[in-house]
Amino acid sequence: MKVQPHTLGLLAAAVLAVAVPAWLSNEFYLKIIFTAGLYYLAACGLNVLVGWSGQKSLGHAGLFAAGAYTVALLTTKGGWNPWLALAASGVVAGLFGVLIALPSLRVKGPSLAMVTIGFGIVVEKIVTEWQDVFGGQQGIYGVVPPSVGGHMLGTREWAWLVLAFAFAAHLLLRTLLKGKYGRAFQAVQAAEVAAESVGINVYRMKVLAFVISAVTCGLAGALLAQQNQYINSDFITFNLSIFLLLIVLFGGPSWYGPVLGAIVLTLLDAFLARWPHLQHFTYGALLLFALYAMPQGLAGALSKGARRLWPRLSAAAPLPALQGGEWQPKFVSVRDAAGVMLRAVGLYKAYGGVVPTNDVSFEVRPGHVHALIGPNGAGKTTLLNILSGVIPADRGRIEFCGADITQSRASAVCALGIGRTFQNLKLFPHMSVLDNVLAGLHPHLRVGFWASLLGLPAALREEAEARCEAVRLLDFVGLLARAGDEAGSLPYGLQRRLELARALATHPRLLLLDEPAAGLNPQETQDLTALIGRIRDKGMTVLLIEHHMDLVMAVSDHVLVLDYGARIAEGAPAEVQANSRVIAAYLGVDDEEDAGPAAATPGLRAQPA
Ligand SMILES: Nc1ncnc2c1ncn2[C@@H]1O[C@H](COP(=O)(O)OP(=O)(O)OP(=O)(O)O)[C@@H](O)[C@H]1O
Repeated sequence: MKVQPHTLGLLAAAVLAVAVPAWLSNEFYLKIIFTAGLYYLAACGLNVLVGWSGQKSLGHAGLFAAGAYTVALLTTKGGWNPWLALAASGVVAGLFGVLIALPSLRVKGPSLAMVTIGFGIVVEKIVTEWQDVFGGQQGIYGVVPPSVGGHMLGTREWAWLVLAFAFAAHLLLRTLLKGKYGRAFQAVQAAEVAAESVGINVYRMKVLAFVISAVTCGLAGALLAQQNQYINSDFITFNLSIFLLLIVLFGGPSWYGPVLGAIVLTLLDAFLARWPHLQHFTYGALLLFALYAMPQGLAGALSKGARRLWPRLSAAAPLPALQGGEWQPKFVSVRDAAGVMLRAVGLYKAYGGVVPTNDVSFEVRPGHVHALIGPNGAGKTTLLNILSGVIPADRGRIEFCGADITQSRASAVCALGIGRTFQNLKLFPHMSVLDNVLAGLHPHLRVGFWASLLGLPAALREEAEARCEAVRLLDFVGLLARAGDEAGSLPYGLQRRLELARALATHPRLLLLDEPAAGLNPQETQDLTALIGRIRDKGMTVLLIEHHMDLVMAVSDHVLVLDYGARIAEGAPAEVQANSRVIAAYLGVDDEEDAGPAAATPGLRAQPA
């Protein structure tokens, strides 16, 4: 059996974690190991928030405080068992994580960072000023530390305990992030709209990332309070929030980044303790250096160097064997089956004086390919965005397979069976081609958080099945050979195919394609036309926006024409092509009478530029 480098690294680290504290007798060095372990514990969760889901927080000292004061109050005033109090501190910090996550629904980037600063300051003020409960500057003495069989832990045992927590957190988070949750966090970071459109509930993922970071931070705070048997407001400073963020940014948003960050910065912190006035300057300089010179942090820079030296390290994980024949859509519609798949009634959307969707009604029939055409700015993309839940309509109603989806958010619409692509590509560019397709399968992976965290057999089995399906889908669209490549590194035409594959992975009953041929050369357009034809032949229902009339005429059964947000024609392709209102709209003339024959209309006859 081939042992993975990560497993070897973990074994080596575990041996060192046991042996080094056993060998050391110097209390100061043991304390440094304890502190590095503690900072890693706090930072590994923060890495999920910052490195994986792309959100910044400058208020995690507040969550550290939540854990520390919970354990302090429960053991001193509540008389709780210290182990139970330690567990409770993680839960309480997690609840505070939900609180700090609430603003992420409305704000992101620097604004979110400002809100988290506010949270940190409020917590700092509460524990400083509310003396009756938190003891203010004097703090809380007599915090009860955990003991094993009545034996109080010494400095060496504390180092082991914290390293055990750090190891457990590392293993659990690695297991969690290797599967659907890791992909969902990365997708949220890369493109929120695209993440929603593949069925990922962006807000839920953001809250989860905050909660994970809060739990590890809270546990770190609780362990510190228990080891010191004391906590006061001096521990809970803005500097601590900066320091924790620095560990992640300096170390780098990867598996090993926070490990390196915690070790290097703890050593530096201990070294600079003699010159406290230099500490802030050094951290500021390091942060700037990390952001400018090492965008992927120390771990990123080292791994880049290692990959140059040993190219075999860059080899992608092996793919599962292609099996089970050609990919088939999960939901196929019998052509001309009775009923309507989607019914839009009186849809209306206005942006100030611009009305891109003006009382539009139409139906999509199962098993058919519908094309949505119209001049630039006619409102096609807006209509597609309304149908897919990306933007809400001001008025009107949408029914899909009998359900009212008018007010549904994009992730719910996707889960019900509407998959889509975007006019301006919205891939997850730093994820692999395979992971982009796996992200599309997200709404159909049923295994929950705990099974994924613990790596239970059900989660592993589901992940293996998903990988097999993704491989078949990549083979279907002709991208299997590029499965391990970064999506953003593919040529443009292949990126379009990948986005189509990702949309197919969501198991759509209805596939919405927004200008799939935009930017493609004639050969690529021809290949794409053939691919859409194959998808149609498999019984999939498609609604397609396209300017390339050759493609529209080749694949569609019905054509709906919009102009100035309103429906101006609908029918079979040939009928629409000859419709004088349509010709007039494409020529940009107001009067139908002025319009010439269809043959004179470039947009209707052939591809526009
Ligand atoms: N968020 C918005 N705010 C203001 N105006 C908008 C917004 N989104 C779209 N519009 C306007 O609505 C109109 C229709 O835009 P839309 O992108 O839906 O047209 P389209 O038919 O898809 O155009 P194209 O073929 O060029 O992609 C345009 O005038 C556009 O500027």
